[in-house]
Amino acid sequence: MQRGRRSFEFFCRNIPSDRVFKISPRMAHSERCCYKPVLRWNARVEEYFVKAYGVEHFSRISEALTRPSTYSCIRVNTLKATTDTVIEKLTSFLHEAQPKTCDHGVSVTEGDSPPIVASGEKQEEKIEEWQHKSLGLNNCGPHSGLPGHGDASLIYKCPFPGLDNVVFVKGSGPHKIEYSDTPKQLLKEVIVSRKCAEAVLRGAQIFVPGALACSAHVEKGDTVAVSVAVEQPSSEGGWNFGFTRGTVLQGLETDPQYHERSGMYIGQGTTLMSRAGIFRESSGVAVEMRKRVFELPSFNDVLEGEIFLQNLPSIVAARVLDPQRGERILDMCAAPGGKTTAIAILMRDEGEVIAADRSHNKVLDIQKLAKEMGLTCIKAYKLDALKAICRKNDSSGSTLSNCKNEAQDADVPDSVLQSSKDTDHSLTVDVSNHDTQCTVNGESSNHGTYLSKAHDRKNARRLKNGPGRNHCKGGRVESSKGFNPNSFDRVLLDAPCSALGLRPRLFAGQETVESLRNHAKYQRRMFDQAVQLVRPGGTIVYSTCTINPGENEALVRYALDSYGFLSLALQHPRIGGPGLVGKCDLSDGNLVEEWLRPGEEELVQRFDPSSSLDTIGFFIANNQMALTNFILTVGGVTAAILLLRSDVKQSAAIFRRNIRQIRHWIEEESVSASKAAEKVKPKELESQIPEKEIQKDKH
Ligand SMILES: C[S@@+](CC[C@H](N)C(=O)[O-])C[C@H]1O[C@@H](n2cnc3c(N)ncnc32)[C@H](O)[C@@H]1O
Repeated sequence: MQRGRRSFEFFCRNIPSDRVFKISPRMAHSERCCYKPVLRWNARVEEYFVKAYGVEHFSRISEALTRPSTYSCIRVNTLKATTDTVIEKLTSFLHEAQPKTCDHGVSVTEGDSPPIVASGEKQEEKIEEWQHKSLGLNNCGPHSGLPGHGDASLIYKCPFPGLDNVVFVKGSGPHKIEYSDTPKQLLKEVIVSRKCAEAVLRGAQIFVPGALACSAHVEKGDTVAVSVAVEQPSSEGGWNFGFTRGTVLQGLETDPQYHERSGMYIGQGTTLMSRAGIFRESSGVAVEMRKRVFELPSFNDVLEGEIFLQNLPSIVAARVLDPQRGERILDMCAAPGGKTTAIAILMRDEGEVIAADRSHNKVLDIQKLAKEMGLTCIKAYKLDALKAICRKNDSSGSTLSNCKNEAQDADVPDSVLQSSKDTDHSLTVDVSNHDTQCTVNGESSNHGTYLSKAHDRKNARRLKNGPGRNHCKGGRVESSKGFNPNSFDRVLLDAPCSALGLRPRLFAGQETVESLRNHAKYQRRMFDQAVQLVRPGGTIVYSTCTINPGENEALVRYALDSYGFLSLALQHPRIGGPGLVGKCDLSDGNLVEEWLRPGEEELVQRFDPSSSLDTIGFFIANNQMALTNFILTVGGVTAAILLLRSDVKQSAAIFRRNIRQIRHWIEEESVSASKAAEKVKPKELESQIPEKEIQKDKH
């Protein structure tokens, strides 16, 4: 009792007084409503975000993150279907499949058109006004009655210009869920883990490993109230659930977890196993959900190949890349292939989309999705994006033909120098053949790469021991040893990130200031590779699904400051908000970070989960580099896009000068590759480049 009470007080501490859930005896057992989880953050991360967004705004973001979007976004494969036919088919599917259990009362409408906003007008305000009027987004206050009763799920053609292949399916919630008049001592309950609950809120069922605690005497077929256990601060300073798996819930105020469950109910379900089964079995569905606090129609296995469920900002990011038929595009971190397939469809399946991911099984997922969607222009490879540029190992002696040794002045980025040290590779790259790429165990293995000794040893091990655990999914995946610099028309870097924009999220305490900084470092190294891979005049889009400015605006700052030939440019479509201007330093002085400068904020788009667009957090930036358009997309549901422009000739000169200088330090002064890379300051070098070198370049 004592413990439970303390936890409840802790839980209430951060809730505004008007939102504190007062437990009345009736409410406590017959109505599990008021879904009001409070997102917990690491204290320093919270301080950092409060500095970035302000207290009020961050609190709104934090709250929005705990809820799923109130609508689903479906991208139509326009090579197989039209948006109108998909709307028709989905509508009849919903009518046929869910008339009684869910009673979504689907109606089909194209909705009012969104405001066409002339440049200079207050786009955000107009769109917001329209959304409230037309889509009803964010009008998700508590509804009375059971979910699905009287609520209309509307299917809309997305009305934003440039997104006519997108369909919105509106859901509803949070709903109040009633539990009849079951006396509280008879009410049966299941508590699930936080991760399981996040999946349930997105439409999943409860699988055995997700169930943590359960009332006594639960039998198969029982109706149970489902709540979620979220990590709590532990006395040792970490986080834990505060109880062990298999705990018996008593459903009474004397139950230690009883008060913590208020505001944490996510729905009601039917058990498919007894209590004993739930904690004995290792797999299977433990509880089938019947009612959820948020209802979104599920389209699992519906119109396979014709539609793809995707976040709106992700769809926007692929559009901003603006891929054209016949082009050669690289998607550097591609799995599961959502943006890859969007790109291929925009190209009408004409050209080449190289989809790379470092995970073997995820590459299989990309292949599967491409096949399902009938896309033949996608080639998927296993590749570490940090080593995406084809290099040559002088020492191995097993060099393949196409990676020539002649590119003395090639545009090798610092990160390649860094990784060349790590992998003991030389700096030589091939800039001569844009069509080649270097693969290892696939059919292109004779296409110009070198094989290191480490690789030889790995292959020998494979021959002896078989494919290893990475191949557990079966299927064949080609590994790539990287691509030649300047060999892509456009590059998408949808970088791995802290994912702090993804919704619903019920806990964020695992991210520390240090872990956020590490994500940013990782992304910068990938970005360095992307800059090298895109051809002069090409385009790069960088994107993440996080609200962390360190992975968004600070990366843009890094890009602009490190590569003087990059500049920001406008994005189409642009439905997100502006980026963050300014800088941040934490109270202990350990984190000093610069974001955008005035004038740059409107050239990125940031999707804010608390805005009326009701998306995940996402950020997109669109950059152009000396003859290269570089589009940077950051943030899952908050998106920002950068477009950087620069003088091509000058950038080439800067690169050459950098490389010569680095070579000199390494070869003549025996400075390590990483130290040499650190010494390079592109901006300084830029001002030192004699005009005659720039002129020379022009010829
Ligand atoms: C944000 S997800 C990409 C989502 C994808 N673009 C889409 O729209 O479906 C990031 C991906 O990066 C991959 N990844 C992480 N580190 C990587 C690396 N060093 N090289 C290549 N891929 C990496 C992960 O496996 C993950 O699939």
